[in-house]
Amino acid sequence: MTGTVIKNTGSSYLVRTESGEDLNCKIKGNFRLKGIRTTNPVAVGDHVTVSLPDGDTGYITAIAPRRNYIIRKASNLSKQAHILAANLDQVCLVVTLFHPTTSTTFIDRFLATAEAYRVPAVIVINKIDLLEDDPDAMEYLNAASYLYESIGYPVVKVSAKTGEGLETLRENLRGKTTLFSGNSGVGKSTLINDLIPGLQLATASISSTHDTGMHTTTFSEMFDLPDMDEPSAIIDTPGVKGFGTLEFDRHEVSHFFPEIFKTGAECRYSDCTHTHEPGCAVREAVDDHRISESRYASYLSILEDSEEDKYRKGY
Ligand SMILES: Nc1nc2c(ncn2[C@@H]2O[C@H](COP(=O)(O)OP(=O)(O)OP(=O)(O)O)[C@@H](O)[C@H]2O)c(=O)[nH]1
Ligand SMILES: [Zn+2]
Repeated sequence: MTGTVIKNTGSSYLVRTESGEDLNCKIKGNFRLKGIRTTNPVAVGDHVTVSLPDGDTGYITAIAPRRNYIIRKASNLSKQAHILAANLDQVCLVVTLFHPTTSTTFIDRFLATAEAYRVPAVIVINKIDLLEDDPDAMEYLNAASYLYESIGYPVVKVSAKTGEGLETLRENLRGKTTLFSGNSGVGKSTLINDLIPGLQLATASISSTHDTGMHTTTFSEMFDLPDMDEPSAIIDTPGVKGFGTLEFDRHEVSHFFPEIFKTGAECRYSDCTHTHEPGCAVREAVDDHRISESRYASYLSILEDSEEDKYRKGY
């Protein structure tokens, strides 16, 4: 039989079969990705074939080719990677403008990484209830949404606390499998609990009143969204802030900033890095406010990292 991996606990996998049954499974065979050493050969979102020889534990015997997958380095020092999820329709970055402030550099790095993986990204701005009485904050909120929407990223403004915007968010999730990501404290767990009543993921407000040493798992898990007219699911990645840093090739960085890439076609030199070259259409667009200064700053910071990588590697 076939099914979808909905949870990965390290030693075993939970597979939801086509008949809707959840089966605990182990792996049979070698499914390592070629060229990358991964800690988990099978990932949440994988479509798998399962055999059930003794009626209790299932064995994953085959994985269908992945449409896409997102990996994260297991640690900075190790060469091992962890597959966070496979077969995604989109990724959703939950951010807050205040309490805490998600930096534009973080947002732009996340978006660039999503571009590199060719997975569409949606930005969810949470905690808008905190901004309502503050005109300056509202202005900043509107400017931020306008900026990212004009580049082509959908922006959904929500309050997990009051429920404002949740219907619009559900619309954006309909019929899709969406990976949720976000810095600690932005309200990702609260939001997921709102979307899936009864789930009760641990949130900061719960864990602080209970056992503070509570262990939060770092494994991804897929949940079906209830009351949707098409199958829709989200993948929670606890403890995962971004996707980790991809090692961008410096010539490729601009490919992952859609507006910079587009404008870069008009630069005098085809290999323009948009840093110092004469006749650079990108720098001109930044000066004219057609490209945002914060986006350009994020581009430069990723470019700088890729130069450092180059230096470290010694070529
Ligand atoms: N005012 C307000 N507070 C919120 C909102 N959403 C979440 N919070 C609060 O923000 C805090 C963090 O929420 P969590 O859901 O635990 O945040 P998280 O992103 O899951 O953080 P981690 O569990 O650390 O990954 C909690 O105290 C929530 O009650 C919101 O829309 N408005
Ligand atoms: Zn240029």
